Amino acid sequence: MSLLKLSNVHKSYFLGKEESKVLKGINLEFNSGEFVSILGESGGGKSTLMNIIGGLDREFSGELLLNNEKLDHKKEKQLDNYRRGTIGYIYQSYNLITHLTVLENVLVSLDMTSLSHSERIQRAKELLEQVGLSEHLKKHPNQLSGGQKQRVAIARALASDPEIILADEPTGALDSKNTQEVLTILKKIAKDGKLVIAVTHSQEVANHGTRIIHLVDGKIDSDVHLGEPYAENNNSQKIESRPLRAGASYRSAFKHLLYNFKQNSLIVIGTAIGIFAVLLFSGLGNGINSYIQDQVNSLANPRSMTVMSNPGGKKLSNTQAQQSMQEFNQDPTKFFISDKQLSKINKTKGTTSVEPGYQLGTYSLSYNGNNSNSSGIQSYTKAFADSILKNGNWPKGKQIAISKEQAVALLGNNNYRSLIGKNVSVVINWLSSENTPVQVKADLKVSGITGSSSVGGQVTLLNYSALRSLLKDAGARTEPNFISVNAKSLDNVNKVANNIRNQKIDGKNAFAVMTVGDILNTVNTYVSLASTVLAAIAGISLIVSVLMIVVTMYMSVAERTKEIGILRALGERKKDIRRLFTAESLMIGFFSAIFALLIAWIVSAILNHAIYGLIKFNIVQINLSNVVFAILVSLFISLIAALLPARKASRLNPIEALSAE
Ligand SMILES: Nc1ncnc2c1ncn2[C@@H]1O[C@H](COP(=O)(O)OP(=O)(O)OP(=O)(O)O)[C@@H](O)[C@H]1O
Repeated sequence: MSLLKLSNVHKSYFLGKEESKVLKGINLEFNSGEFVSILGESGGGKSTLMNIIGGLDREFSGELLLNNEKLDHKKEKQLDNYRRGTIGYIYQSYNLITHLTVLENVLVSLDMTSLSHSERIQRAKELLEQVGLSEHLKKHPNQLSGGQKQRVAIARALASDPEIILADEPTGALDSKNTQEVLTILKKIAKDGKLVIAVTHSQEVANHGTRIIHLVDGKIDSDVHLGEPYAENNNSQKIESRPLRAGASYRSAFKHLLYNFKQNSLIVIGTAIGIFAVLLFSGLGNGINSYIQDQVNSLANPRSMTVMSNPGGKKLSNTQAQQSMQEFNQDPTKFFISDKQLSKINKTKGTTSVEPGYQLGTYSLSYNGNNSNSSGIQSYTKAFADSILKNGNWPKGKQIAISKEQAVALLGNNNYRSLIGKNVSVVINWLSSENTPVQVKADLKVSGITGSSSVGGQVTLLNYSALRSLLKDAGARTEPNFISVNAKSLDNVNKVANNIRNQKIDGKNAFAVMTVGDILNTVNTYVSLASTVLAAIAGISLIVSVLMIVVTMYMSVAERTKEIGILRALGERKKDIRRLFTAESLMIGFFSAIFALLIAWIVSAILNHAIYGLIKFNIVQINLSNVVFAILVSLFISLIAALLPARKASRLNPIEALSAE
């Protein structure tokens, strides 16, 4: 039984509709241990025949039988296996991969065997030693002579221990000394029991073999056996082939990335700029949001909520409740809280305190002949954060806490603190029981001075019951006009607020509720919107990044066309080629993300340092989810960018790819 049999092989090339028949019915049988030379005139179809035998060409008619089993050239997987495990190719132009070292070139083939990592390295070294190249393992092909390159190619062809070695003019580019050496090696390969088929123009080369086949006009003209085939070597254990390991694709992609370091660094920087901008704007959004939260929480207890009367009777959203505050300023008479309303709120579950409060009209303070007018005097409730009180205490009994601005107006910038403990005269404009204007006058002791906040403005506060009795004495209305409710915990603020919003008196929603969170939400929604818009604008630059990677990958495919042909000839599948380019693109994406994170980290540190002095807050806050998002986005865009180029690479015809310059 022959190792390889060709039966009635026909092959034509078509230029348009014009058929040119190159192989016209080839019938040949080959056995292990043969060293066959194929001679023939130029253009006679020798390379075409080799490509068919090598499993690279699938467009022919006729049959190829390996150990009597038909190779179905329609089945891609079967041909991939055949090239990987059965065929070793040696070319006239060596076809080494330029960006890999001598050792790595041999390992490419070994990566498709079941040997372990250390066994693969050991075998590559042994093979290179056998061809006399142990000194040159770390060199790149362009650092070798022609003879040395051909010996690397021979070592690579032998690496996966194939049964058939195809050599297309293996000595065509070599001087006579190197020719002799290569022929000796090929002969030795045949002596080891392998089938060596060499295409040559040289009768001298042909004379070294055991058999000479003449191809003339697409047919076998003569087939001469010079001697017996060498004995089959049954001792050696066959190395098993397997599909390329994914890790090998990633390693190879990484090596190529490093090989083109300068060009790829620029692409990485370009891509990173877009991702950096997205990161920075998201971080700025986070920072501004938490700055506002911090400011609001320093002014008001986040567990507190303000409950107001709801004259409209419809359930109000947070924004509508805030709008009704404006109505309150125009006509406070609609907003008095009845005893019925107060007792309903008192019964609400999940609260720690329910305090009625006053929010009154304009007022004036005077001390020692100095006056200060303002608006919005209030009763103190637990909603006020202690941080608002800058000096002294909250008001108790007939006391008042006034804002720093007013204290300064009354006593000057240097002395204003000494107002604490002194009596000031207060005149508050409010409504009488008939809703006509009335003035409430009192002398009150200053208990403390409140600070102002960028969010909260100025506050002047009185104790609720003291204010109530002042109003009563002056014949003014004494009903409270808001209720301050504290929830038991931050978690149930919204639950309590909703509960109150839903409470009805006479079938109507009786209350409007504003929580600190609601106010924050409104502000944060705008900040988030703004930062998302900015990040999205920055995201547009990612489109440029995608295009940049696409162009790079197309260039990489064009540059590596020959390599793709070599890899396919070595037995890599379309899928492996696709993975090679996708891996390279993913690495560009990954390094871009890392680089973007690095610059974002540096820039945010600089910005935070510069702005901290002003606002005592880190205004750029890049969090873990931003980091994860940035990495995922870069991987995603690099994956998208790789799709078309990788597809193109995997679909290249291996024969055409091999003939690329
Ligand atoms: N892709 C192709 N499309 C059209 N014609 C082709 C193609 N490849 C080869 N041919 C033609 O087929 C014929 C055989 O080519 P092939 O390369 O097999 O010859 P060869 O015997 O190897 O020649 P040489 O010894 O010069 O390398 C030539 O006439 C060539 O022009």
